[in-house]
Amino acid sequence: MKVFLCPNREKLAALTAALLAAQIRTKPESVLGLATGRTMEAVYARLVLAHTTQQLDFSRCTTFNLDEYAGLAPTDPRSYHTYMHQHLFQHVNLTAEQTHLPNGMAEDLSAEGVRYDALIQQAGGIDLQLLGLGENGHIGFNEPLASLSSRSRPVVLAPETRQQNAGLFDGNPDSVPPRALTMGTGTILESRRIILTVSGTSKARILQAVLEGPVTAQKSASALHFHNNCLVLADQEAASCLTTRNAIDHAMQHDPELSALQTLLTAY
Ligand SMILES: O=P(O)(O)OC[C@H]1O[C@](O)(CO)[C@@H](O)[C@@H]1O
Repeated sequence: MKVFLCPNREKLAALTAALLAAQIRTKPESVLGLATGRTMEAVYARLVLAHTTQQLDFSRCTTFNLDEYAGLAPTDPRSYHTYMHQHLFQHVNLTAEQTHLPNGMAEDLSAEGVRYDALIQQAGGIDLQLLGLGENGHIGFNEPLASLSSRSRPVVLAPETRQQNAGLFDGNPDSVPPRALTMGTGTILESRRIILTVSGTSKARILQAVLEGPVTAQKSASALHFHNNCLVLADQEAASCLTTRNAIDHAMQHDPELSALQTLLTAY
């Protein structure tokens, strides 16, 4: 795992988007794993800008999102289908056939999880998976105590996740669906490359626990330590509880991959 710190949330979004754009330019037929949440809104805004002003071409990409609420139709304004449509899909040259989210309305949610994993495999696996971090340390909706080798499947959302994501549901956690479909932690770890983007003071303590604490099923993000090509991008607020700042700063100066990010960042 490598960690790169950005001066603020704008640069964090710009760098995350620049790395996604570079992936698409290097491999136009990339299979992208996409995430939702507030952190990603600025990332998608940058990608849309790159599409409209720099001809970033999505026409050969395939996308797979991490998760969807159970019982919400794709047209429901609170669904992640709608989120992705509003923030990215409708603004770039991606057709409906190229984009995938789990079907929260599937009659058999377990079978839908199996189908989703099979679709990812058929597409050749995920080249680059983008991740956000839940305040309880989850990635996707892999809540505390879920197996770190789990496959895509239906899950029960933790109370703190329903609280964190209540914004889309009139601020009422009880209105957030109690269940969801998520890509499994094991499925996520099969991605060839992973970027975890973390922003804000509300994530500072959990980021410290994930990066500096043990690998534990209590925090599925900690399983990222087992991935050999995972980059963590954080802004200063999210990094504010890290006790390993010296080591991170040193690596940012001397690791060629991280120094290249520094150079890329100066363009924004
Ligand atoms: O960026 P935010 O709003 O903090 O949300 C991050 C959340 O989004 C998700 O990606 C939604 O699946 C979760 O992993 C995480 O809870």
